[in-house]
Amino acid sequence: MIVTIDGVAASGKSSVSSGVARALGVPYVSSGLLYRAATLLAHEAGLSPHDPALVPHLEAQPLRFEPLAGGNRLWLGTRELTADVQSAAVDAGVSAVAARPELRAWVDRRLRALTPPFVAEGRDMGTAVFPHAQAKFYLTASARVRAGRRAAERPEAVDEIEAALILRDERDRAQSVPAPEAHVIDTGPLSLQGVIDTILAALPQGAAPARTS
Ligand SMILES: Nc1ncnc2c1ncn2[C@@H]1O[C@H](COP(=O)(O)OP(=O)(O)OP(=O)(O)O)[C@@H](O)[C@H]1O
Ligand SMILES: Nc1ccn([C@H]2C[C@H](O)[C@@H](COP(=O)(O)O)O2)c(=O)n1
Repeated sequence: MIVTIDGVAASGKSSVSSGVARALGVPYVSSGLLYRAATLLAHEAGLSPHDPALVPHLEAQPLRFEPLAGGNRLWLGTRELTADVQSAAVDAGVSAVAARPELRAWVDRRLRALTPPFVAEGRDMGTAVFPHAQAKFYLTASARVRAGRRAAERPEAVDEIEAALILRDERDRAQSVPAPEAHVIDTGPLSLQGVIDTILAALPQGAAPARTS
């Protein structure tokens, strides 16, 4: 079974996917983390997103991706990259990397090599990468709501975060389209657990965990 959870930046994809994956007892897979890793490694190697040497460079790196239900982790050999790829600098550069078809193909190859069951989150999991997924969801919320949530975990001011989110939404628009059959959820009025419960309740029979009450 594959469940896809796509959505706009900071709409809650990772937190919600982790909660759904834990309830189902399966891993979740953050595709954004791979685009972030590519961005950080390109920057550290002094390669632009357009450089034809970038994909061969990435292929040569000892990059290891741990898609755990509790949270995805990323390693370069023994160096953990998980926190490094969540910086404002990576946020600012990642859309240019994600716009490159050869980089998208590099990420998609790594994702399709994973063995189901899992919950996959990102922008195009339900459309391009796993079009045959059994259940598809798409998360939204206003930029202000998303910025407010992010401000609780980052040092930047809420206005600055909101402006950066609006810019990233615009740059990611091409690949951030809900699948026609996706359940679209406005997370604005919902708690994190409320979103998780909405998704669990909408899963096809057999995929959802047994209800106790
Ligand atoms: N429904 C919700 N109610 C309140 N807070 C939420 C909700 N959903 C997510 N959050 C909080 O919003 C923040 C952003 O969530 P998260 O990192 O899961 O989003 P994301 O879509 O994966 O982000 P990104 O696109 O940057 O990877 C986190 O602090 C998370 O706890
Ligand atoms: N399937 C995906 C996942 C991510 N991206 C791009 C767009 C985002 O700006 C960036 C980081 O993702 P996030 O951590 O915010 O989920 O990666 C994409 O194009 N396709």
